Parts: sequence; structure tokens; C-alpha cells
Amino acid sequence: MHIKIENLNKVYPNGYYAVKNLNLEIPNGMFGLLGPNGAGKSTLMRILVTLMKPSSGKVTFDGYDLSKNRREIRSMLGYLPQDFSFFSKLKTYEFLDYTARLAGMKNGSVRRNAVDQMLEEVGLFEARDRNANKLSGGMKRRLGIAQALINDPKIIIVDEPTTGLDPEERIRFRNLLSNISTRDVVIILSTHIVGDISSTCDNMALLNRGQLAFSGSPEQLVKQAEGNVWLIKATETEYMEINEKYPVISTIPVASGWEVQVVSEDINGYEGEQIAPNLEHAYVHFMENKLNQWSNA
Ligand SMILES: Nc1ncnc2c1ncn2[C@@H]1O[C@H](COP(=O)(O)OP(=O)(O)OP(=O)(O)O)[C@@H](O)[C@H]1O
Repeated sequence: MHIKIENLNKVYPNGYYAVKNLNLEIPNGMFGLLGPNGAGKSTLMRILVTLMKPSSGKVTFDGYDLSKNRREIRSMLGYLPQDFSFFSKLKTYEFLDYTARLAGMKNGSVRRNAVDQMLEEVGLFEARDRNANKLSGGMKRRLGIAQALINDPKIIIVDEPTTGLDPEERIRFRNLLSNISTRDVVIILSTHIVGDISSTCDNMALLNRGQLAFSGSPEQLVKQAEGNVWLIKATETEYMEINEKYPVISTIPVASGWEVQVVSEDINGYEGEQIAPNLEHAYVHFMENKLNQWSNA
């Protein structure tokens, strides 16, 4: 499976370009779409899952054209929206059975087997008789991915899935997606959380104000920040100044004051050393140096 996006635009009635001249290729495996709130990620996701028509441009899924083959494309899709919610009063397995029916699984015993297998896979088999709307946040999200997967889709689109989850659930959810990505599928994971991308995605794109700012592997983005990340040894007073001057990534108290990680081309006389960047550093470096110069005009 391979998705090709060409010259895609979405202009809202107020004239705002939520997606602007977007050209992007998405190969098999896990693809991370990263960007701050309002970058246009949800708009792009909604276009890809056929819930919204673009203003112009072309999207193809293995050659199927989004504007002409909507039915074929829908049959290949699984979608976990940002605001995923359940019908009240349905038990966990009833909810999944219902979505399996909607997905066209008519044969009762085949469907029941598929539902049980899926509940097992997402770690909800024990909770199958609990009311879906009473599940914890992480469990709800896992049920959300289960309903997206029940029809064995080739393209799985997951919008901001880890927002509001505790660290343990976040890791569990990421691992679940990682396992799924070993199949012959494309998973598009939209997020504003850098950690969601670093541990799991083979390729990624960075979106800002509707425009593509970067596409490539997470390692390539990290490379761009080389030479721009510093560990400064600061006194209490210096620490206050540094906080004003530079984007601070982390701070650790030490006997002599603070060890402060900053993203900057230079550190103008403070005592410090360069350190190897990670994806979080690279994202901040990109935002500071490139993205702020962009406009949506
Ligand atoms: N119906 C609309 N009319 C006008 N502007 C809109 C509409 N929907 C979204 N926007 C604007 O388009 C931009 C992109 O929104 P979108 O929801 O796609 O971003 P996002 O990256 O998913 O961010 P978030 O994570 O906050 O949802 C935002 O500035 C938003 O305010």
C-alpha cells in the first residue's frame, strides 16, 4: 500500500488554508504526522478517510483515486477519530460486534470469532462484558483501535490517540500499533506528542499551518539538529537568564546549581558542551528556526 498526495488544498469558507499545497508520499509501515495544534492534521485525516472533500488536489491509494473511487477506498480504511465515543449502554463486545456488522461481517459465528480475537489482541477480552462507556481512557482508546481494525483494513488512520493517556497506557497503545504495523498496512498516526513518533514510526512528516515543513525518517530530522543542542552547567542566576533566552528542554538539579538542556546555535559564554540531539530536540529546533518564519497567507 502506498498513498500519494499531490498539490492538496483545503480552504475553509472563512478563507483559511487548513491544508496548503501539500505533496507527500506515504509508504507501508507506520507513518507519523506531527505538528502543533491547529497545524491541519485533523483536516488532512478527514480528507484521507473520505469524510471531507479537498478544495483541490489529488490523493491516490495504490492508484485508486480518492475523488473517483471513494467506495473502494472506504472498504480499505480503518479510522480512529480524535473525538471517538461510544453509544451508551453497549457492552464492550456488543459495541465491537455492532461495528463488525456495520463493516459487513454478516455471518454470526465468523463475526463472533473475529470479535473475540480482536478483543484478545487489544487486551480487552477480560473486559468484554463491561459497559464500553465505563472503560478507562486507555481501554476506550484500545476499543477504538479494535473497531478500526475489525475489517482487516489496509490503511489505518489514528488521530491523536494518546492525548490524555497516562504513560503506561501510552506505551501500551504505541506497542499495539507497532505490532499491527508489521502487517502489510499503512498506519498514519497523527499527533502533537513527539514521543509517539520517536519510538514507533519509520517515516514522518511535520506539518505547520497547513504546509509540509519536513518529510523523511525521524533520524533525518534529528540529524538537522546536530550541533544545536547543549548541556549547560548553570548557577541559579544563570539558570533564570538561560530560561529567558533559550528554549529549555530539561533541567536537572546538581550540587553546583543546574544542568540545563537547551536548543540553540550557540550559548554565548555559558559553560557547557554539545550533546547528541533526539527527536524532541529536533522538533524544537525546527519550530524555533524554520516554522515561525512561515505564514498562512
Ligand atoms: N470549519 C472550519 N472553519 C474554519 N477554520 C477551521 C475549521 N476547522 C478547522 N479550522 C482551522 O483550520 C486549522 C487546522 O485545524 P485542524 O483541526 O485540522 O488542526 P490539527 O492539526 O488537527 O489541530 P488539533 O490537534 O488542535 O485539532 C486550525 O487553525 C483550525 O482553527
